[in-house]
Formats: sequence, structure tokens, C-alpha cells
Amino acid sequence: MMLSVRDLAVSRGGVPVLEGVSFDLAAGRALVLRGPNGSGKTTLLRTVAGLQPAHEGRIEGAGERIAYAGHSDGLKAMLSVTENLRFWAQVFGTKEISDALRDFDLEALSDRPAGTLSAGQKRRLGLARLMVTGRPVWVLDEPTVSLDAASVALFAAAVRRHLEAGGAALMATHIELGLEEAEIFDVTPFKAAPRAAKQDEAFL
Ligand SMILES: Nc1ncnc2c1ncn2[C@@H]1O[C@H](COP(=O)(O)OP(=O)(O)OP(=O)(O)O)[C@@H](O)[C@H]1O
Repeated sequence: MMLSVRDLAVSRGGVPVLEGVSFDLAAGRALVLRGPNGSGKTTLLRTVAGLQPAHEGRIEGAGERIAYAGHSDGLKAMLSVTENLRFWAQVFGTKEISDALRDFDLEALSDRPAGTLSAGQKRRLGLARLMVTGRPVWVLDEPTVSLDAASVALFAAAVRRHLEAGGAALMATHIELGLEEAEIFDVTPFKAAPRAAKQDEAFL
């Protein structure tokens, strides 16, 4: 199993958000988190990525095997598209950036400072970064925000290739990516156990 989560409980700002969350993610599979706003999808992804502590439960297969893409793009505005990818390749100890440039249709933008890109182009660069990490488990929070239909298709194809190569993906997205390898995991809003009614309240 690539990633295994058992009985996870997480609070934010002292308020319980997740409780008893368990799932497994195998190589070649994707798990798509679904749930209403505020149900805890981002919290779950951040916890799996090691950015948020859990107060109960166990996560196996995370740590250095995770490549996380959250809401902030993490781009270096003054560096070009190529320089951003080279920088990450260096950070993650890899070398190859040409596949990432090609697969996310960034070749024509390769010399442009990242700060001058449009929102969708920035998002494509942020997602291309996943490919240069060389890490097997992609953890993605709303990866398709700002992407047009053509870019969503590029992203879905990149995820499919990652899964075919033996990787795995855990993501929150409302968009149907057409991934046959994907299963849905419903994140239900945490509800505190109802307080036992006192004797005199029971008949009110
Ligand atoms: N820093 C924080 N302090 C206190 N509460 C927080 C904090 N961050 C998030 N929360 C709360 O935790 C709950 C879960 O938030 P989270 O962002 O994980 O939900 P989500 O399912 O990703 O929502 P959305 O679909 O709106 O992005 C929400 O009730 C939210 O208000």
C-alpha cells in the first residue's frame, strides 16, 4: 500500500474537524475527496502532507514520498518558468524538467518570469512542479482552479501517466477528471456527539 491512514482525528483552532478517518491508497490509484465547504478536505490533505498535526491516528507512507500542491502557488515571481522548475528539480534532487514543460504546455512560456503569467498559466507551472519532484504520492488541493478545459485535460493526462508509472494521487476536486483509476472518498463534516439530556430537559 502506498499510503495508509487510520482513525485520524484533527482539530483546527481547537475545534474538532475530522474524526475516525481511515483509507488506503494503492499504487496506480487515485482517491478524490468530496464533501461540502468546510467539511475538512483541506485539513485532511494538509495533515497527510505533514503540514498539520493530527491528535489521533496513524499515517503510513507519507513524509518524503509526498508532493503537495495546495492553494498557494509557491512560485518565485522573479525567476523564469524554466528557472522555477530547475530550482525545484534541485531541491528534490532530480534533473529532468523538459517533460514537465511539455506536458503542461509551458514551452512557449519558458523564459517568462513566473510573476508575469496569467492565473491559469501559474497554476500549470505549479502543477508541472509535481513532475519534477520525482515523488510517488501527489496530494492536491483543488488543482484545477483557474484552469480552462484544455488545461484540465493536460492535468488529467499528467495524473493518468503518473498513476500508470506506479504513482498515486490524493486530491480534493469538484471537477470530473475522467480518471478510471479514481475512487471517491466522502469527507463528512464533524459532528460533536450530542450531549446527554439532563433528566429535567428530557421532557421540555
Ligand atoms: N486556521 C483555522 N482555525 C480555525 N478553524 C479553521 C482553520 N482553518 C480551517 N478551519 C475550519 O476547519 C473546517 C474545515 O476546513 P477545511 O478548509 O479543511 O474544509 P474544506 O472541506 O477544504 O472546505 P472548502 O470546500 O470550503 O475548501 C472549517 O469549519 C473551517 O472553518
